[in-house]
Amino acid sequence: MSHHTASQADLDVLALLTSDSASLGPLAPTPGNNVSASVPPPSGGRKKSLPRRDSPLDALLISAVLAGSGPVTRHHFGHGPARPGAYASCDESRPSSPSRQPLPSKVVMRSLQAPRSERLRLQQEEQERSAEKPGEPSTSPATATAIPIPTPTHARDSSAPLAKSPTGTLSLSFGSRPKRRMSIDPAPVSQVLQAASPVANYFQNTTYAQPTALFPTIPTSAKPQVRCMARTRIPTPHGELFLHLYHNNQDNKEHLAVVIDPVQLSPDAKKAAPRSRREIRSRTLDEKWREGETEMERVVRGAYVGRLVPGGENDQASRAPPDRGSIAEEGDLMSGMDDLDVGMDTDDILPLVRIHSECFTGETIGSMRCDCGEQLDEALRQIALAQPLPTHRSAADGFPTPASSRSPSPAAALGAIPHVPGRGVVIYMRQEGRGIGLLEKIRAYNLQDLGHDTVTANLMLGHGADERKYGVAAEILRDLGLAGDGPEKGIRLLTNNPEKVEGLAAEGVQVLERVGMTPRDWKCGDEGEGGDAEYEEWRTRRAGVGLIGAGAVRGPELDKYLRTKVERMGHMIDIPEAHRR
Ligand SMILES: Nc1nc2c(ncn2[C@@H]2O[C@H](COP(=O)(O)OP(=O)(O)OP(=O)(O)O)[C@@H](O)[C@H]2O)c(=O)[nH]1
Repeated sequence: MSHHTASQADLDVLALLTSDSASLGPLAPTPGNNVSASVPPPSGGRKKSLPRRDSPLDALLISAVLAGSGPVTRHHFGHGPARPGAYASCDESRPSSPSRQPLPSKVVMRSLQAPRSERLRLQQEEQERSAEKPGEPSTSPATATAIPIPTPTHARDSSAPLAKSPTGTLSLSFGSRPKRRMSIDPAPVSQVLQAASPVANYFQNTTYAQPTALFPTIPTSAKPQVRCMARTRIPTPHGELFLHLYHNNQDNKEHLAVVIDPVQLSPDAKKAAPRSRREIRSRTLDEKWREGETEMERVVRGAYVGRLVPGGENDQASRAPPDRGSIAEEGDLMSGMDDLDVGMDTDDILPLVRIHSECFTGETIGSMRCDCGEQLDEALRQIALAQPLPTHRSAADGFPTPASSRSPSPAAALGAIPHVPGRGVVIYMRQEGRGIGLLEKIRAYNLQDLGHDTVTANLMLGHGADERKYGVAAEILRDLGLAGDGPEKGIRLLTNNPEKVEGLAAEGVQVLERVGMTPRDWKCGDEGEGGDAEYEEWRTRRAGVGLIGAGAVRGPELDKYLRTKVERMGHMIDIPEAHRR
């Protein structure tokens, strides 16, 4: 049996571990300093007390040190076995931090793409396949492979069932990775929409350019054709309007028509309007799209009559409008208000039309390089304004005076000129930068910053001063019954641009009157109509604001929209008491 001789330090530690003394003074040596010597017995009868943790030497701490935990301190006790430099990485100021791994001398990049030869082979196969199916829209192999567009799983497989939650709502997930789940009403909306959109069949004799094809080959020589894909009611500061979205066979853009026609929405407006007034409706939207189409399909695309009532049966909505063709049928479009004694027995005003070209800078970010935002706002305002029934129309700008305007109306003859609800349309053409596109317009602005004017800048970039065409706009007007070649006589055109008048006339639209647009700032100037309260109001607005109506957006529909965001999408905003249900 080996015999170990304990040092004084060992004895001190032993005494520490077994002592119940609060203060640790030097221990009395035992005779012979022998480890087998009995440890001093606890002082009999004294109450045991734990050593103070703030004493100069802590028994627990020292025992831990001796147990091999290395550099353990009070604050790091229990962090596991200490490794050299375990905390060094916490100190970024230490360049010699041992945890820092030296960078590999050469960074190796690995491509996740297939080898080029493989990709070329796939492209070749793809081309051969599309050549075999001539009916399908062609996509450039370069674009098809270079810009992969992820497709939602439910779009790839429309029959894929939607996951149903225990609460009965449905959730859509995109891709294989489960993302944030959003619930929708448990109606087969995707099926309805799919059934309602067999877009490839719309344009006979031409290859229809699918909006999803990035750079399609478009037969621009074909006669322009349009189809209204959907329509919906939008409340705005200028009243409620109907937004129509159009597809066409000329370009890859979705052009819009903003229809202001209060008689479609309110019996009062209908009563105030002349009896001869026709609703402004899209023929291609209203016509039957396929055998056996359902009422729900028509409602979803907006081919209903009247006004949808949330949560309720709508008598008017369920009645599909008949095809256009005869005036008698046309009258049926108003049949939702048949029982009203409606309309004055007089001629109507001509619809006011603006052909407006897209301007992201002016309309969306309030650019003060142009007045496009203001013009859009002003156009909607003027169209929605109640109009005095015409007593006469001047032949301004050399346009013929319409027969209906030459003789005073009966009411005007009696001295009282009644006002009728305004009506008309803004055709919103996606012809940014007068047709050169936003990229080129941005470049043109830089040239303008060098001192060139807007026309020269266009020319310097190799464009025309104005590259817009009016064939599609004319077809949209025709579809809405406003080209003047049907029961409607023609339009008043809101523009200062003679090319627009000529462009539309060349497409067969009857422009019976031009209505000028004066920039508000010019009207508000010292020499302008300063006394006019309307212009005074605009003058006090902050310059450059391009928002329609240029004021606070409010109303019950906005409240509902915001509440839904909070209640169903988790938006972090408190609903004020007054705006709760
Ligand atoms: N290339 C170019 N386009 C611009 C510039 N400023 C505005 N635009 C574009 O011009 C178009 C505005 O046209 P419209 O609103 O139809 O008006 P207009 O042709 O001037 O004629 P009006 O009917 O009298 O207003 C929009 O597409 C704008 O994006 C510019 O400096 N350069």
